[in-house]
Amino acid sequence: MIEKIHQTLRDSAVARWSALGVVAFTMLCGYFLTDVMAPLKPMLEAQLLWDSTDYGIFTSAYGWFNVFLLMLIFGGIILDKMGVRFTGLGACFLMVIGAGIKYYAISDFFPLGGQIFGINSQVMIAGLGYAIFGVGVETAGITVSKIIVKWFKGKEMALAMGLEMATARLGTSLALIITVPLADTFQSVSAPILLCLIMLCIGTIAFLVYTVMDRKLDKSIDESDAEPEEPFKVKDIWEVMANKGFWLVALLCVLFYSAVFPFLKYATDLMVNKYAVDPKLAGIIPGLLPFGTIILTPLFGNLYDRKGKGATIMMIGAIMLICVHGLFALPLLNEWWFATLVMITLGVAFSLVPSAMWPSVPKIIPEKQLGTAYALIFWVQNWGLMGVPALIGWVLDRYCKLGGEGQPAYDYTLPMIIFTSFGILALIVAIMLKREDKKKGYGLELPNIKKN
Ligand SMILES: C[C@H](NC(=O)[C@@H](N)CCCCN)C(=O)O
Repeated sequence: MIEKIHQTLRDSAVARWSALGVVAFTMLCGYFLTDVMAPLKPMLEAQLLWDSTDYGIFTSAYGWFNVFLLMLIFGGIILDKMGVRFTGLGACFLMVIGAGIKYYAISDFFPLGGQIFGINSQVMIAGLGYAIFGVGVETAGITVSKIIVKWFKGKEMALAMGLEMATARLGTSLALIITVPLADTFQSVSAPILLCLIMLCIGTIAFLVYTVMDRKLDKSIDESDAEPEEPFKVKDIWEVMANKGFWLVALLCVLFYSAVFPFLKYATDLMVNKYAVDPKLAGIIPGLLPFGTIILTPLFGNLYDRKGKGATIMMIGAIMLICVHGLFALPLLNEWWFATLVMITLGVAFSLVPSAMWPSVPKIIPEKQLGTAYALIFWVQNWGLMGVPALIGWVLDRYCKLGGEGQPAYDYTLPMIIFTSFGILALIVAIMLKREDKKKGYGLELPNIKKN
């Protein structure tokens, strides 16, 4: 008897990689705007008279609505209930609206001199735009994760997630590299934000193209023998939250990312204060980090797809994180080349953990609850992304000021011990996750590609 094999669009390699390319481009545009203001800090201070507190308020705005108004969690529920097309497009519109408000606030059209709640009104309006954008880009992130699972489950899922993260980090690198030259060329601090706004509009058009592909995929699934997916119910949220494996991933995520993204916000200052690097060149060393991850994340994703060992990869990443921050904390080899080597090692750790962590979630959580699960993980992570930079800033001011004439301004030992502690806790959670995997049989140590 000849068995009839019903294929869906996801079985076409061209179709699934094209779909990935389109949504990854949308994320690149999102990450570009996320980090575009970081290199502009000195210009904001010189031209718009912001101070560091203004910059801090603006930067923390990214998490305001996600964390306090639970917008990320609502985004996840909407994703599971309404699907990727509706949620993804909604997220793109939020990114465009947020970027538009932010551009208006920074542009010459904005009337200077006002105050809202005692804070510079320009900072508050730019922050409002960034907060709306933050909801959009984080919701887009969970939507794209679900899209990748939809197209790549049982295939090259970790490689696809790795390539998507690599493309998105290209947006971060772009922000770090071209922002200042662009602002200089146009003699305007708002010029790079206008470019981001234009790119986000193109990213939204790209996502519109994706919705056509997604419709075709759904049609091909309907025509195949594939079992229909059960609809999402609100009680699914409690099911996700009752899963110990889910909490271990969420904890690992917040601990690991708290030791990387917030560290990057202080890494340039660390280079100046501990390694005596020229302030004009100090950004180059941390700038190496996203570049390294662009190559390594897909490479490790491919390894996980073919050989498995997801839980082990996360443990190795956590061990490397401890070594890196430990080396930055120790009074040892205060030379730029040593700092560069250690930063490159951090790049390897920052490729290992995400390449295994995100593709492990669908092994723990059923597909119909994935949007909610990713949203809850991002929500837990956003607390760290918001709180840790503030904690480190406070520790620096309170305990680490050196302040003598001609001396470095801060001793970074204590902040680096804090970052090392996050690494130690991340390792403990990674070990617990490996144990839980053995007990529950999630398959974290197994390859993602199923052999036919
Ligand atoms: C996939 C993952 N994304 C996130 O963790 C986002 N919640 C935060 C993105 C922050 C962008 N500067 C990742 O990028 O590894």
